[in-house]
Amino acid sequence: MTVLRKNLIDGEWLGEAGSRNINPSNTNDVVGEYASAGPEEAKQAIAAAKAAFPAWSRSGPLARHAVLKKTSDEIMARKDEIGRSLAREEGKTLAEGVGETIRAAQLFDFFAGETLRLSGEMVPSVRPGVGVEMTREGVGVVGLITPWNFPIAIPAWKIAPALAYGNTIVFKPAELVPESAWTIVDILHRAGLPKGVLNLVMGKGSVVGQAMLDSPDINAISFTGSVGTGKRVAAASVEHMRKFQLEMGGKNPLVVLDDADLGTAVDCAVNGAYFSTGQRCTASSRLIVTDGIHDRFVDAVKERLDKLVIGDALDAKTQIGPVVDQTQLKQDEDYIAIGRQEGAELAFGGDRLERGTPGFYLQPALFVGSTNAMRISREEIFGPVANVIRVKDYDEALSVANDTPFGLTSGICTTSLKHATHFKRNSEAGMVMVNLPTAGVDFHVPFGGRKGSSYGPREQGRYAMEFYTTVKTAYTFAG
Ligand SMILES: NC(=O)C1=CN([C@@H]2O[C@H](COP(=O)(O)OP(=O)(O)OC[C@H]3O[C@@H](n4cnc5c(N)ncnc54)[C@H](OP(=O)(O)O)[C@@H]3O)[C@@H](O)[C@H]2O)C=CC1
Ligand SMILES: O=C(O)CCC(=O)C(=O)O
Repeated sequence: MTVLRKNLIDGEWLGEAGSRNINPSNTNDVVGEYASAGPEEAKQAIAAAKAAFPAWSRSGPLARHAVLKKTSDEIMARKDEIGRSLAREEGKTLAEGVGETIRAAQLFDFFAGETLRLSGEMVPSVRPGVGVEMTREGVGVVGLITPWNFPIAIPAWKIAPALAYGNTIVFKPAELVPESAWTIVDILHRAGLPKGVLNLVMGKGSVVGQAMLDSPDINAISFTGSVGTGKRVAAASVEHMRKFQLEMGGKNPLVVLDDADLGTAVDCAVNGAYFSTGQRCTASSRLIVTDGIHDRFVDAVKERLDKLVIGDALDAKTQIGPVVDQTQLKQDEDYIAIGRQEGAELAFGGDRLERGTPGFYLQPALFVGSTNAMRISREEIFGPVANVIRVKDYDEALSVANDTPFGLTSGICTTSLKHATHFKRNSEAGMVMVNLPTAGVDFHVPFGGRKGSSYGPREQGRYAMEFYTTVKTAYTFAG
């Protein structure tokens, strides 16, 4: 029997059954039933967050620290159970689900610490006898709109700093993955958050998300998802003169040079392009490889792909789980067809796979003979699909790597200090990796990109303060 998970509005669990959550590894498995908020519930949640802001923004660091630390501790204590449920609803593997859950616990722990490190500055004014204080305050009601591909880590890296810096929240998770979102809110609620400080509105983006965008009472919106929706968030936010932060797509390059260690390069490519079923905005979807290592690299990647275990996310042996749903699967297959039509050669995979259960299984696909002008090189596919672009040398590799509308992550595999150093300086990406996969980042340092990938201040680490606070400059004449 499935339990109905409700929305949390002004400290009360409310709502009737509206949507069902389906396991992408086995579409006969219903993970749960969830309330679906509409515009009215969104309005109530925003009003509750607005009413709760004055008291929460003045609560001391200890009150905030207590809630965040308790939340971190409970998530960590329940990591296997929550990680399994995450794998069941999103389709990433058990190891990835548990790893992401641990990351969420670490994020809450980090921002619990931040509550005790809040600081300001005091300087003498240019006018004698006057003092100037610079402090940071919470922005107000923040709207958090999250995607399906990191069902617990992305909510955690938005909710934890929002609370730590004294904001109140209206949180809208992706409809595909409500269980992880509900779990994190339930833990925070029981950890002692005052009513109205955190409100959960599960429901359709086009309905409840749009109601958030249209509200004059949301002071800031942090969004992660597609470029199209990101642009809507931006336009609506400008209309309401509110702060906004966007984390969108990527078309991340992994450069492999002739002098790379082949094993390292293959590890980076396979992990970066295909783990989490390629459903990461940080995925290495363009593999830019110099002439001298190209054939050995392609053969070794194909060999590794052939050995990968693709199957039910809840089977501990699985290394690549299913695609998240039918819509994403169709997008992946459409791009595989587009790549072939464009003249790239499908060197491995790309077929639907049958497993013991009805699920969205797709064999990882590797294209060779592609150019950077092809659509498969320019548009985010968001699945287990990557293409190799052959180049003659480092200079051409760098130029191809930077020739993209996106700029989230980039990577280089090389044993040359000169090339690694030059690439770190000249790559037009927000995050650059040397001899590491482009995906899989630390929780305590800034996350974000350039160009069409991101907009606004960075997320995570101490840099998160920039978005979730506003600066006040106060002058005092003491006589
Ligand atoms: N950068 C990243 O990390 C991600 C990138 N993507 C990219 O986006 C593509 C499509 O994925 P998709 O899930 O449709 O992405 P969306 O941008 O539609 O979804 C992201 C979030 O925005 C919400 N949303 C949708 N429409 C609106 C709206 N009008 N107003 C406010 N909020 C809204 C969604 O709600 P709901 O889903 O509940 O309707 C979800 O919570 C993927 O194939 C991939 O290329 C997707 C996810 C993450
Ligand atoms: O690669 C990571 O660790 C994070 C990726 C991410 O945030 C995303 O895909 O949305």
